[in-house]
Amino acid sequence: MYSIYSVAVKPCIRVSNGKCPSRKSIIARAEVTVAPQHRTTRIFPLLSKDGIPLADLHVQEIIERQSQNNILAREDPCKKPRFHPTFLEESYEKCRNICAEYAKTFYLGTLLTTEERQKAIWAIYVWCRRTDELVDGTNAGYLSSAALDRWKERLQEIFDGRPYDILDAALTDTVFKFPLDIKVVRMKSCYENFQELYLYCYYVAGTVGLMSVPVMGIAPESLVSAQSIYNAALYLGIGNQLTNILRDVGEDALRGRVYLPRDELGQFGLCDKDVLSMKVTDRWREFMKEQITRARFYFNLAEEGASQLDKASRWPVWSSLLLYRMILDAIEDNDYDNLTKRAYVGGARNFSCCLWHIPDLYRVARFFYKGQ
Ligand SMILES: CC(C)=CCC/C(C)=C/CC/C(C)=C/CC/C(C)=C/COP(=O)(O)OP(=O)(O)O
Repeated sequence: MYSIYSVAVKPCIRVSNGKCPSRKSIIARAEVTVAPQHRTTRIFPLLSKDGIPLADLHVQEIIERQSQNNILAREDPCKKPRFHPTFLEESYEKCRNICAEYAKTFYLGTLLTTEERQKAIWAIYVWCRRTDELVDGTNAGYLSSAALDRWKERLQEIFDGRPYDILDAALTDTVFKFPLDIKVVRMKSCYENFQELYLYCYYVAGTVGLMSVPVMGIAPESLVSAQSIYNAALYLGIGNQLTNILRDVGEDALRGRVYLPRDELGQFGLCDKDVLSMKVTDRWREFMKEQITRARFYFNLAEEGASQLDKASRWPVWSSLLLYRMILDAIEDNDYDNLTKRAYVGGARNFSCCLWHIPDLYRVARFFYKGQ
């Protein structure tokens, strides 16, 4: 019923000579086209590289289509918004606190990147979270179209260098530093199938991934296409959101919310009511196993792109991947009892989960010691 947001990102596209075109020439809007329904009896019709719905997002097409967009105004130093440094510092500090409070795992990853990047990512996250809260939070049912219009106006004001409040100030500063463009869209939020759920994940988390790429930066020596790197960032967002959904099933059920694909629940003889009743059954376990497999699938895809990021941005991303994978392990470890308690319990369990991720740990450690 509600809406989330979508982003337009102006990526550094790698062209055939391996060089990035100038910032001026490229802007991409990450819009979504929903693919026609696949008729199939398989549990995960989309669980293959060729079948993933992202193929329908045509990221490259989007990048190219929007490449003509003109954001020169933002590159004009005269138009750069001026803030009192203390005010801006306070604004970013507030964004940091919100990110640390509401996106704990994500926040840990941001701590490992450079100061300028982490601030930008916090500002982006906060705006996304506020939009999400507005359109999908507890009071979303009362959201009038006038209020949504006002929110859109405020977004425009951010891009015009006139932030409405202190939190908007950080994003205003960020969009003048990094090639980002963002828009608010409305979409429904009941998930009959994975495609609908994917779309939701795309809006709430995939977009954060897409927006993060220009901030994280692509390695100058990278030879792979910009599209594949953007895709990887998108997959990290999708995997993260799927993981959060699986981790928080019980919490969401207490709020009367089910973020699981109904048709897949049905294939295991389950329905929303079973989820809301919060009973861990064999059917539930089998259902969860499949869902976890799918989240891991997205993380594996994301990992391929992480190595193509700017050196300084790789290990925060690898570390985040490690943390997200540990959450999935913890759900398994808890015998899929995420219906009655939070599976991710921290402490010793997490440490033991770490041991299953030696390759990730090795990469992070190697980067830490050798810078590569
Ligand atoms: C892989 C490549 C090429 C780039 C990575 C680019 C980045 C930084 C992508 C981040 C994508 C991502 C993980 C988005 C999710 C943001 C989000 C909605 C986080 C929610 O926060 P959590 O920290 O998971 O929440 P909890 O506090 O509930 O754990």
